[in-house]
Amino acid sequence: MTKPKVLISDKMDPNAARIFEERGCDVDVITGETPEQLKARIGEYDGLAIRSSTTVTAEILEAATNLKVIGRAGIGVDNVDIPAASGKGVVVMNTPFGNSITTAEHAIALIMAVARQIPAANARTQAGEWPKSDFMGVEVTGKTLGLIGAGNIGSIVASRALGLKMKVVAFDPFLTEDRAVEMGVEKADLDTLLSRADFITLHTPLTDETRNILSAENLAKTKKGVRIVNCARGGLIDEAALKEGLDSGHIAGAALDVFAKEPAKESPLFGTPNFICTPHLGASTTEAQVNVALQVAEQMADYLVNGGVTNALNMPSLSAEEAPKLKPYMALAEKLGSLVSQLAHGNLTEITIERSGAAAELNGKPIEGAVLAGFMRRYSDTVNMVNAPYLAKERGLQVRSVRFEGEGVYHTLLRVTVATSAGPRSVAGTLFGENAPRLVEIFGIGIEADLDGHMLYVVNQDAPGFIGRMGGLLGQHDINIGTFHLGRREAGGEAIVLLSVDQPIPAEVIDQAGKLEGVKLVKALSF
Ligand SMILES: NC(=O)c1ccc[n+]([C@@H]2O[C@H](COP(=O)([O-])OP(=O)(O)OC[C@H]3O[C@@H](n4cnc5c(N)ncnc54)[C@H](O)[C@@H]3O)[C@@H](O)[C@H]2O)c1
Ligand SMILES: O=C(O)CC[C@@H](O)C(=O)O
Repeated sequence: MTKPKVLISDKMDPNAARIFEERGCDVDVITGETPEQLKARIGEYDGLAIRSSTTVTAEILEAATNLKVIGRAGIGVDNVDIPAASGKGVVVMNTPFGNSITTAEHAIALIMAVARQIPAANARTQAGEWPKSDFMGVEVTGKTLGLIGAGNIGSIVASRALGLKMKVVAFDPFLTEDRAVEMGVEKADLDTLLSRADFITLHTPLTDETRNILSAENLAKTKKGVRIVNCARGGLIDEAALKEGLDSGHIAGAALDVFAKEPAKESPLFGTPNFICTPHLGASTTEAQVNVALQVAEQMADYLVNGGVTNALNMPSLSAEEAPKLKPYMALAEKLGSLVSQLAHGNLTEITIERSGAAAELNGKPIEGAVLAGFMRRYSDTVNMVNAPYLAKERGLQVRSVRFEGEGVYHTLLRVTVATSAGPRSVAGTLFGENAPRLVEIFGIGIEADLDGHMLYVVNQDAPGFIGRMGGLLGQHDINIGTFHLGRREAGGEAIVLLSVDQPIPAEVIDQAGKLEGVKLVKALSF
């Protein structure tokens, strides 16, 4: 049997290559190539092991004719086009915990560095200036740390900050009161955090909701003299607004490990007094790099040699017998979880997964994992069907699984309900034929649709002329409608529309759609 061939395309601890070889793979380590070089080479390989320097685009995946698995030695997978990888049947794995402590420690180091201006003081002292009177710092003891994102890294930062005698106020939509008490932090909404924090540290993935979470508007809500640290992802802070805040003196200091555009070889922030930066070093310790290298090589080799799946972001872990039966249910479950999470608002702390008819006979665990993965994917890069139930439990999300043996209108049905402050919200779906996932209900209104790609959800008053107005608006913007589905409670009452389009809908078109006559709500969805 020919050995699987793996390419390590980013600098990685040598333990990775050793493990690949020991587990029966051939391995090449070729780093620093251009995308064109990688594209020319990738066709030879079954596995690609990366850190953050390699970007795996749809174009590279197109050329990856033998590729079976991409392994990210680290957490963030924003440098991998996961939908394109899934489309090509390539499993994408990461190592969700191997560098969490290291990154949390870097955030703490930057908090201390920015409190005492250590880099500037060091540079000027070594230049022979002895500038003692220019560097008056602040203590962190007794100060309030605003934690945006209280997942793996955020919770470690919180524990270290508490050890430094800081008070910690946390904002995270998945943080429950119980988990906050367990962590020793105070749960807050974003505005409260912004108005109270002396230091703010970010620990969320970069998503549509977190992009520019520290926008000019939100930075203006911070306390004068705030100090800001970002060791998560560039793009969470508006860098131009940060620069203005530092220049005006409203922001007393900032430290970035990550930039919107990397490598950041130039930035208006460079040279700004009280600005510190590091070149995406959050995960760069010997310990973390050994952890993630060993883990990624073990996981990838296990998949390539034995077919075992661990920490995959786009594939469930399943036994060989169950897999074919469960596959269409998993797809339906993930889409329903994603839909309800995109549509329901507020602090979502309880989710119920019902299986009726044929679905009640199946193993509920993978279906539950798939619903939870779809539900939480919007909030975390690291969630997958394997770790979603664990993460849900850790974060205090109440998960109920219910089975009804009898058949209703449909021979098989999954229903996902979340508790919100406005009451329960549920969506349901079935399989058409043996394996075509199909939505059949949103919030009590019957509607049949495929949940796929880019979609628009509209709530409107059922009245003549609406379809023409909506079609006209999208047509004016050259947006092609693929499918159009309607549902309503009763004639002339509240109606919903789900339509699929061929490309993402720009924000201004969503705004204009929201102003059309009869429209109550418009939301862009993606699957
Ligand atoms: N600088 C580095 O080298 C480095 C190293 C490791 C990880 N990271 C990055 O750090 C980030 C956090 O990693 P993690 O392992 O803690 O991830 P995680 O998934 O465990 O935690 C992320 C948390 O962010 C929360 N969140 C999501 N959307 C939010 C929102 N709109 N507002 C507030 N909170 C929100 C989630 O609920 C979750 O609790 C990731 O972006 C990761 O890529 C950077
Ligand atoms: O590999 C690195 O150095 C950075 C990793 C980090 O950004 C991550 O998301 O794990």
